[in-house]
Amino acid sequence: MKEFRHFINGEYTASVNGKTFENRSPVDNSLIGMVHEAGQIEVDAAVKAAKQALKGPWGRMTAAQRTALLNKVADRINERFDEFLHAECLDTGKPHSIACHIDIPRGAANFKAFSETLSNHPTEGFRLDTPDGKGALNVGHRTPKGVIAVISPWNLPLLLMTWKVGPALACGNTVVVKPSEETPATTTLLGEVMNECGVPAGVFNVVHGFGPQSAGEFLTTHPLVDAITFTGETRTGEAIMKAASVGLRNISLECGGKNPGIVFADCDLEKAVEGTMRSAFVNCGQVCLGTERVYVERPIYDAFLKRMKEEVAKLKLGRPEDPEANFGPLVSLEHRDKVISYYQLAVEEGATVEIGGGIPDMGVDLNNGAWVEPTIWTGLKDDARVINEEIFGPCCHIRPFDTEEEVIALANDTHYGLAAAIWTENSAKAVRVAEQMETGLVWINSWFLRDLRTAFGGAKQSGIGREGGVHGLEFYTELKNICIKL
Ligand SMILES: NC(=O)C1=CN([C@@H]2O[C@H](COP(=O)(O)OP(=O)(O)OC[C@H]3O[C@@H](n4cnc5c(N)ncnc54)[C@H](O)[C@@H]3O)[C@@H](O)[C@H]2O)C=CC1
Ligand SMILES: O=C(O)/C=C/C=C(\O)C(=O)O
Repeated sequence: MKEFRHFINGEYTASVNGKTFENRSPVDNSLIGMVHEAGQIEVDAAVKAAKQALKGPWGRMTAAQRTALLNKVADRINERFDEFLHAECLDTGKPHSIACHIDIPRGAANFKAFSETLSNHPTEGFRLDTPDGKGALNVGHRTPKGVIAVISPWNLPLLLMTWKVGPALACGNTVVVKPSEETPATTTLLGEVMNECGVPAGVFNVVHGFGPQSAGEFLTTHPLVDAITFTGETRTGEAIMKAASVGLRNISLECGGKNPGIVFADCDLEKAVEGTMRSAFVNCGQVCLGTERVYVERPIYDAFLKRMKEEVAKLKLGRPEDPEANFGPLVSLEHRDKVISYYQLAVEEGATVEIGGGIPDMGVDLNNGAWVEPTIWTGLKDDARVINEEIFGPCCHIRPFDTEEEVIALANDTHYGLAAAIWTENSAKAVRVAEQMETGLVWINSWFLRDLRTAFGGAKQSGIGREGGVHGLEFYTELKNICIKL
């Protein structure tokens, strides 16, 4: 039986109280292994190890030495690619064909991108005139913030965890990671890589467990944690914000979305269909940037809907290792209950189910897994809950629109503000509409096309702060002004 232990101060450790919980496969509900659940004792040990490591060899390294070490970590993940791939797909059920293009390469790249960007970033400097005529120089000096708590979700486990750990370490911090209880495997495996690469003990720590009254809460309320970075649900973000208010700790929150896709009649129809298919259905719709509301200009509405239905019908559900499969199960039976409750609600709210809408028959071997059908609805009113609440499943609602003003108002009519996708061959219109989106991110004629040097984050209830490229500096470092009187 596989065991997932904490990784504290460079060593794998069990919980003192012996508490464990099950890790089950979403593919068929079989038992993958047992996960140790951290209590206050393990969280305290991990945070103290991280604090101590700031004063050890890690704290004395130059930026160039840290960069070299993090490059080694990236290379080692790539050398152990198949192990990471297998672990990620076992936990999430996602197809190898997707994880080998998105999750694992990005999981490694996150360790390279930031150390390069951050170490090449100039510091600010101002010359001040003084009455004696000699002047003064002001120089911005950045130091690591300290111990960073990383609370990561289950949808892109390695990618989203290293998206935070990469810049945190590049800036010289130490981390304690609490991966999602659903997906402990790749974060645990990363501990081995850290040791193999010679990352000093205590720099990277992992504690397993749940959120409230478990490892998540113990970590975010720990007084020695200097800052908290989180990706997940908006309500959890609020709880973490409350925890961080004690001691005025910094937070970076990347939360939910109810993202619009806007398809103008002058788009390249096939490009728009292909992009919207990916944005609604890749990773079984479990991407915070995913499109759950699609608005299509009336002249092409019927043609677009027809093409989307044809493409959904072609999606191939199957086990992760099936080379033909491009659609896996949801992450857990619990999450499937949530998604299915929205499938039922859509019907109650008056939707026309254009395709899907239920649980597929996957055969005796897989029917215990968390499978759902990819689903398209039409005909819902704009105030329907299905149109306004994040579902985080493989589904979208498609609605026609008539004018640019109308679609901008519809797209912005949400508490969320993470991402939008716009499809049109008229670039002036595309930019005009993009500038009016109340979101942190807009893609024009693309979706999830990522340049890691750019700002990433959400407006409104989709989050607080921006990470990515040099934007991470604001969160992961403390900026001190040094004034030198000449
Ligand atoms: N990337 C995203 O934007 C994600 C959004 N979600 C959304 O959230 C919904 C619920 O999924 P969950 O896994 O329950 O998300 P969640 O937001 O509850 O969990 C994310 C992480 O936060 C931790 N956590 C939960 N409560 C906490 C607390 N009080 N203090 C500290 N840590 C805490 C969890 O253990 C996990 O590691 C999904 O249905 C989906 O709508 C879920 C995962 C990722
Ligand atoms: O590319 C990224 O860094 C992130 C992508 C996806 C999410 O943040 C998410 O689904 O939460």
